[in-house]
Amino acid sequence: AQSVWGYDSDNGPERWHENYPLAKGDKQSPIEINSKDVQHDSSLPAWHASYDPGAAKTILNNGRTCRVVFDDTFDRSVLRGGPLTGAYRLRQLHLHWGSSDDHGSEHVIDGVKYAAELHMVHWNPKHGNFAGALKQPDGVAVVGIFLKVGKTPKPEMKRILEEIDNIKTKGKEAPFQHFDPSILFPKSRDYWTYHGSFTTPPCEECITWILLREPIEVSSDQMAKLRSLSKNGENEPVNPLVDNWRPPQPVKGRIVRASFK
Ligand SMILES: COc1ccc([C@H]2OC(=S)NC2=O)c(OC)c1
Ligand SMILES: [Zn+2]
Repeated sequence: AQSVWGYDSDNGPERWHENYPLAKGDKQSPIEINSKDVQHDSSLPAWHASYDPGAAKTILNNGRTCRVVFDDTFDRSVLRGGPLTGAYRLRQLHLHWGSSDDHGSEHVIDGVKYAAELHMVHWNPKHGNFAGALKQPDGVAVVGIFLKVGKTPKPEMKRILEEIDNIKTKGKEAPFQHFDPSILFPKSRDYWTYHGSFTTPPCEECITWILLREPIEVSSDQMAKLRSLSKNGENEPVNPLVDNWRPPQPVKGRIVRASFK
């Protein structure tokens, strides 16, 4: 059977296009952001998240990341403003991380790779459902938050990391309720925005990215906790879940705007 896509040499980002042709598109993510090429847009409004903690449902290890899913059956937890028109519903959040603290993020900022990158995935209900939104250029909005290893770790990450022990292997799921993901936001609302894609197959180019400039801090122990997740299922040989990041893709002339100078 064809090997399912992943992040290893035989099924990794360089080969995704063999089964997922969109992976070679002109609006792929992530990208490297060079401040010198960014256009400051003073007309860019602030973005606003209004999340209902009661919408959080479960946390899951799907063998590729650890993700928290939310009830998105109505406008319960929404993202508005910034480059967006209308309210986008929060569907899930997940992370990408490295095998060591010096890399792991998908977007790279002026050559800097962060230890991890957290994605909050929202979709535009004007397209009926998530599957319909994937086919539209304004279908999905992802808030990206960089995680940096530092001395004053953000206590709000603890809640997610405390659950790791219950979802060590692929397919493990645990209840994850009464959680407002906006506690993960850094102080500053400064952001870059550009049009791109999902960073995993099928790599649909339906995403308006809102990348926060200010990273949140985590401890090296917290990163080690994330790296203790396994790709394998229970009773299978241990295969650490690390380096689940796609490298930067060609910018192809796209404009990256900044909400800040
Ligand atoms: C809710 O559905 C999703 C969520 C995330 C992705 C990937 O794209 C980005 S961004 N991060 C990823 O891991 C996705 O890809 C098809 C589908
Ligand atoms: Zn992601």
